[in-house]
Amino acid sequence: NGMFSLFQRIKLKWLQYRYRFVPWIALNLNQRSARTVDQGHSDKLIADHVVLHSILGLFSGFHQFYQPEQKICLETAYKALASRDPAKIARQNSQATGALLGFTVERGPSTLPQGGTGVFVTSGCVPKGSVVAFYPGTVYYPHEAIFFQSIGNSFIFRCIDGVLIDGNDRGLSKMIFNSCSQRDRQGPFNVCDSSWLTACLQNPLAIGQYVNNQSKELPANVAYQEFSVPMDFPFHLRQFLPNVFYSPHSAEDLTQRALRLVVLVSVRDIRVGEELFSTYFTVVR
Ligand SMILES: C[S@@+](CC[C@H](N)C(=O)[O-])C[C@H]1O[C@@H](n2cnc3c(N)ncnc32)[C@H](O)[C@@H]1O
Repeated sequence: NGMFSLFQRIKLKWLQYRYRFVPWIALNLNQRSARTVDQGHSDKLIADHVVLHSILGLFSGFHQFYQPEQKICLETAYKALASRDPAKIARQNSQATGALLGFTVERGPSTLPQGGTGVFVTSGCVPKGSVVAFYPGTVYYPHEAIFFQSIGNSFIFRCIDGVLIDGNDRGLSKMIFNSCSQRDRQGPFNVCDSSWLTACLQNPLAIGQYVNNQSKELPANVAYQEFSVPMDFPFHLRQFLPNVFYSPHSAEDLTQRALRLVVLVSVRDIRVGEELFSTYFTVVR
């Protein structure tokens, strides 16, 4: 019947849909110049091992301010968790980022009219091919229900294989991230970072969801790169990963499902004061 074929047509359109953000955002933006990527070519600007090396270096830098909690007794770990000062951690980790990477990024009013909040290089210089930011959020498989979270939500990022990441730091999306993060916590040890939902960021690079789309005058200086967290990623550094699975995992999943990360990588050197722009419309050929 008519209803069924309409549904089939919508489904087909959705399966063919190749842009980075979900369609209702595409409708909002006037300039939709796309970046094209060849199929099979996984859209990588830098090699996976370079991303991993960069993340490990950064997170180890954050971690030097803590005790290696997994080696201390549970009681001490719970006490440490209860007495954490989020504002102090945010300050220290921001300094650590500057010292380790040679630059810092922060949010601020976009240089674009009606651009809302954007992301800027606030100190140092970003060399081409660096991990500049993370796209935080809840990770949904293509078959999982995201309808209510997606209403009026301009922060849903679409991976090449249809996995969605909800990077909205408000409302229902925020509640869902927090509850998934609590669900996955291993006693006193967090296995992801939910501080991007607050004013005190533990991982100061977890603001990639605020990067605006490029325009003719201001072409993209960063691009999204998808990354799978290896199974042997150090447990004590997982507390800085700003992503969590929406669905709970079974025991065997823990060893089979690699957490999806999306990082933003600089496509050229970026100087202090510049705003970051990406391409919302990456098309996979
Ligand atoms: C992922 S959010 C980016 C953060 C957003 N600027 C904010 O303040 O919440 C996507 C939304 O940002 C706005 N945006 C992004 N790029 C833009 C551009 N080039 N011009 C105007 N608005 C833009 C649009 O409203 C879009 O729906």
